[in-house]
Amino acid sequence: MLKIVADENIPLAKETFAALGEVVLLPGRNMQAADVVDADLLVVRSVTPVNQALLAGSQVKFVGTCTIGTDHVDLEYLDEQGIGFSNAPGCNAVSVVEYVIAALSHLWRNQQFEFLSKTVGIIGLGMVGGRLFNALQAMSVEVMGYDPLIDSGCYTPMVELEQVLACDIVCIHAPLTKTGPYPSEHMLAIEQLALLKTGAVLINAGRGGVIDNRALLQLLPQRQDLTVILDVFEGEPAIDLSLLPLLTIATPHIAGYSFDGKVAGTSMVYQAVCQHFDLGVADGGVSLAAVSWPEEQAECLQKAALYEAISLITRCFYDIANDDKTTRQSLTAADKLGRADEAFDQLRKQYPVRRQWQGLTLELDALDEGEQRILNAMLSI
Ligand SMILES: NC(=O)c1ccc[n+]([C@@H]2O[C@H](COP(=O)([O-])OP(=O)(O)OC[C@H]3O[C@@H](n4cnc5c(N)ncnc54)[C@H](O)[C@@H]3O)[C@@H](O)[C@H]2O)c1
Ligand SMILES: O=C(O)[C@H](O)[C@H](O)COP(=O)(O)O
Repeated sequence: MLKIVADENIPLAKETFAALGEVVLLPGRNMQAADVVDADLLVVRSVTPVNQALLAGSQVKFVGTCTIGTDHVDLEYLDEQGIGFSNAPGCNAVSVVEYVIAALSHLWRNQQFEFLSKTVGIIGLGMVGGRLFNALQAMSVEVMGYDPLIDSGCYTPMVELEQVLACDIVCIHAPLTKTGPYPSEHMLAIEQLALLKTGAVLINAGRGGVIDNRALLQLLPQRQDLTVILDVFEGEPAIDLSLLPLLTIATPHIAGYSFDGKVAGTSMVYQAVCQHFDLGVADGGVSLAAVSWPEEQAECLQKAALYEAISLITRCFYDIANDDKTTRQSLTAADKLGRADEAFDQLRKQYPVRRQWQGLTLELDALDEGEQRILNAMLSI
């Protein structure tokens, strides 16, 4: 039997890992060396720095993070110590792509921004960025990507960073890296931000530190033509709140927070653990019921033209305006008490169940063949 210490915010952690031993759930943000000293297995999310300070002297043999990102884990240290590791590659990639589409659809509804006829530049073409690239291309949007670390034949066209920054919409999906041939930290500093074209939309749902947030704060008052949407911030949870009024949409690092994406993360790490300890019980998968379109809204959707249909679907499954409103209200109120960082974490901890629309099938009477194809592409992200 293993002793498993897991972040209390991992959905179904107890139910899933109980098959392997004793599960102790703890708040991830404050996990200390004493909490993990006699654990065999540590299961975290992105808010726990996993490094020598946490693990030295412990008997931890495997670390799993139920996230895509790994910038909170000292992988070199784990390797040196012979501690096994797994993240959950792609677990919430669909959710992040849906976040981007929901954000663009929100801009159509509020600013008549016809995103389907714009150019989109994607920075980082991995599980998230690559999926977004394919989805948008299938929706007939002109897309280009920048990713110096993958084969230039993977996506067409792949261009230089400057060309991506000259697009109407720029989406960041690179991990946060500080070393290597192309470190991404502050990849968008003041010089790069200055390259954004007039009226551009900038979306960061990767990691906060890929954009120099101070540079953004410096630039935005002079560039009111820009629409900036941030899901991720430097210094989370203690983010610079003076950015909020300058942003069109602000959300507390929840782009990947579909219930489907979170549960997939738990399940992927469970399976990696079973493989690592050679337990042969990789049956920890949870399958969620398929989503369907609510009957009471069917008539309205059938009559909708393309942008309206996209807007109805995105708002039904994920109304990004609600997250933006709650984030601003909660952080502003908590700031008056000097507790905005706690509020940031609470917003994430108490995040409501959000289901992905991926897999929904809808044939709409009001759409012609081309429009129906675009809708199908959006539904099958
Ligand atoms: N906001 C959220 O809720 C959320 C959810 C999931 C993932 N993320 C973040 O998004 C990142 C990307 O996720 P993913 O699943 O696509 O990861 P991935 O590892 O599959 O892909 C990352 C891609 O970025 C590329 N890349 C690395 N450095 C780069 C650079 N300097 N310039 C351009 N491209 C670069 C890599 O070559 C790779 O193709 C994660 O690392 C994570 O930090 C955020
Ligand atoms: O890297 C990821 O998978 C995402 O950023 C993920 O949604 C982070 O969520 P957290 O671990 O902070 O709860």
